[in-house]
Amino acid sequence: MSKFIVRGGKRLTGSVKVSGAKNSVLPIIAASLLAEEGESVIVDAPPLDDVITISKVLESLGAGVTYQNDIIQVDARNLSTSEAPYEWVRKMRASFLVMGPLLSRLGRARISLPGGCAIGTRPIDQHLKGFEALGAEISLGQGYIEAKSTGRLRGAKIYLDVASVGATENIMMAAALAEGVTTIENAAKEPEIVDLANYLNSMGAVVRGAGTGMIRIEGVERLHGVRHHVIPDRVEAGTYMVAAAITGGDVYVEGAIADHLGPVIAKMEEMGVTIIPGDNGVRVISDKPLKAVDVKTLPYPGFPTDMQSQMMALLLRSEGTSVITETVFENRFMHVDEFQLMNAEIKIEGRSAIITGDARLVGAKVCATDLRAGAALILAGLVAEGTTEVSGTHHIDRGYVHLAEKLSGLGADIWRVSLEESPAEAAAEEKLKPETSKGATEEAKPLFKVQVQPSWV
Ligand SMILES: CC(=O)N[C@H]1[C@@H](OP(=O)(O)OP(=O)(O)OC[C@H]2O[C@@H](n3ccc(=O)[nH]c3=O)[C@H](O)[C@@H]2O)O[C@H](CO)[C@@H](O)[C@@H]1O
Ligand SMILES: C=C(OP(=O)(O)O)C(=O)O
Repeated sequence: MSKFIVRGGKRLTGSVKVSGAKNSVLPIIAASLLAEEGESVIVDAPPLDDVITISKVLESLGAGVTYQNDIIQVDARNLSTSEAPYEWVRKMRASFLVMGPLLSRLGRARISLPGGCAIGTRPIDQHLKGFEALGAEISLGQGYIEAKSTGRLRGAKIYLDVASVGATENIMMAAALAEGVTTIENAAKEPEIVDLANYLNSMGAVVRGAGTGMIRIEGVERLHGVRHHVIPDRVEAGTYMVAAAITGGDVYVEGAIADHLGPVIAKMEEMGVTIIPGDNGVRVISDKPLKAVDVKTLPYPGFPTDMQSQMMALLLRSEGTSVITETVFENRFMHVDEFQLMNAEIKIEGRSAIITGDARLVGAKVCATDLRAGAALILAGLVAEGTTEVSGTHHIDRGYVHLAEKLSGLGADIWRVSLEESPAEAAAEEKLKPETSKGATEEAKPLFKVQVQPSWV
């Protein structure tokens, strides 16, 4: 069990480097299953627990996976099974992204129902609707979803009822080896979709229109391994931008792509923060009192739900009352209770949170209820009086590389502690943790060839 300890009151300055995008690297690793020839080399793969989890899913399917120095190599030439086990898939929703590639390549897939952060019900009906349209037969039972096709999948016209990121990605991957043309209407437009399309295209696929609401995929017969650089993580970048703004700091967020952060930049500018996009990053200067603003989360290019809780931390320090409306996930305000432990005044009305600004935040013992909630509590801790202890670090490890080190590099007073714990505490924590961050004995099993960096475990 570990905790982040933050002592508030430090102004952040300097430069911080953004890692590769979690939400790009996960579908890209899954797409590597489509390569029947050659090896896939994925560069700037961030050393995150989620990356380990999806890599283990691939290993369980018979692919060879190695990880070293932010480079993942996948050899998927010989797959041994089309069944992805509960053991790994339950830990992370994105594991379900192996279904499209497996179905397309092997004509069948059996995947455990996915887990993930408890931010909403997160159905997968749109993924399944897409696979069915491509000719797959879907059945459900004993916690597994099975998809089968007789012969190759066949291209189809698919309209998504919601512009789901995961469904768009899964269908794109399934359609890459289908016979004929597939169109996805009301497709998600996130930069990570474009990154996946670029990856598929360099593997030999023909995907057009990614980044727009209409994606066209012309199926090909075979795909091959390639070398690909993952795009920088816009949510990690946005988190450091908020860290700069909340502490009245001056920080260069190296690698941040301003174009991917449009709504975050617009809202921060409205609040009075100066943002200067540079050649390879974004400078954030916060030297004025912050103004209250209203924020509504939406699919890209709207304000990202993955930045909602971090934005709430910032709005707690603004002058006036702000309203955040969460439209993407129905249960993504769990951080509110934790902020309240830090003396925040926030009221929930339906899908909106009403935030009273100018909060005198005080350090407290709080718990990360999901990945971004954890980041937001650390941000609040940066400006709280006294010491904040953030537990639930396994959530944070899913999406942030060396968070304490990066923030302390900017001057923050933050560190991570491993705690001595009673057997009861250890057992409780063990239940909450994903398998990937459980004890060293598990990691030491020769099940998996991924090299784990010491600071990661
Ligand atoms: C690994 C990854 O990339 N995760 C991101 C991805 O998650 P993920 O791909 O799971 O999110 P989706 O875009 O699919 O979900 C958006 C909304 O659509 C709903 N939905 C989704 C699929 C479906 O079949 N039916 C359905 O109703 C969901 O419940 C949710 O309300 O996009 C989310 C929305 O930007 C982000 O918060 C996650 O960080
Ligand atoms: C919700 C998130 O991720 P996932 O879809 O992997 O749970 C996130 O990155 O904030």
